[in-house]
Amino acid sequence: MLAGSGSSERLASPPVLSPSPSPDHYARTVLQALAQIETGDLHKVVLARQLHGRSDRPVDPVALASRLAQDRSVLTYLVDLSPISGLADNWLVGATPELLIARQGRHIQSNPLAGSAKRSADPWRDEQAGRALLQSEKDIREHALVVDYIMDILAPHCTSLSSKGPALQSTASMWHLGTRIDGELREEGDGAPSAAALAAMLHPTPAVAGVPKAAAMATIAALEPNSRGFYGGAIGWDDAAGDGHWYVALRCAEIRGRDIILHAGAGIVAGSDPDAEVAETQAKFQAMLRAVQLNDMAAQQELDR
Ligand SMILES: C=C(O[C@@H]1C=C(C(=O)O)C=C[C@H]1O)C(=O)O
Repeated sequence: MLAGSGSSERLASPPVLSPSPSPDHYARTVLQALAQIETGDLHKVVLARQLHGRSDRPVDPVALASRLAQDRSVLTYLVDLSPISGLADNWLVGATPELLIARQGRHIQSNPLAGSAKRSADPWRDEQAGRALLQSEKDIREHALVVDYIMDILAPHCTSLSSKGPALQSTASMWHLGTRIDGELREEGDGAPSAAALAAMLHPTPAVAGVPKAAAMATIAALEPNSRGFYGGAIGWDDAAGDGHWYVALRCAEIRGRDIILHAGAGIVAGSDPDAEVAETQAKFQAMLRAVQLNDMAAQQELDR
């Protein structure tokens, strides 16, 4: 049975939850990125921010993962980071909607997402939000940069490669534009790149970095005040034959005992609006906030800016 709304992960009262950078600071970095995009050196960059929370007792990673896994449209992951960091009670937990690459024999598949809208509990508003996203020129352009990047990298390894999209895809809390990419690898068996090798070729895609990649990475290093840790990385598995599934490590949090760090980012392209990007990151936090039962506090803090 899945964990209910038990109190073991509830944060201390009064809540301690601080955004880093603040929404205002983040909006200013979006403006800086837009200024760089205007020069023509950069077409897209994904800027991320964090929420730092502290509980009055250790956060239970298994209960948190169980709650996240109630959304069947995402892949929930839980990794014990203690052997890597040497810290006790150090976990990565997340629920990603984005397939980076899957390989089964010669067949490969990818499902990039980019372009986002918050879902609504009101069915009419929810449908309107999805429809508006599907028609948004800015989001379609932002999305195409990711698809083109992935197709360009995979094409030399394939005899056939096709894409279908963008179409609406959803999680419990977000709408996204998604494209389904299917291909047949040129080589078979030992000569073919494994799923992990394909993931390494693709990572980081413009869903988490940008275009051109080097300029985007430099902008991220200059404008993001925090290390991303495992956020934006790749998470998955390969079998002995090199078949496997790799996902983009999104919608995640790092637990360090009583402390939890939530991550979310948004793609910035010409035409992006700083306040809308703040709202988008806030919407992307919601699934994790709900799972740690932090949403009301976070919403209040973000609205108080
Ligand atoms: C960067 C994130 O998500 C990625 C960015 C998106 C966007 O900018 O619209 C949409 C889905 C993901 O590819 C995140 O969840 O932190």
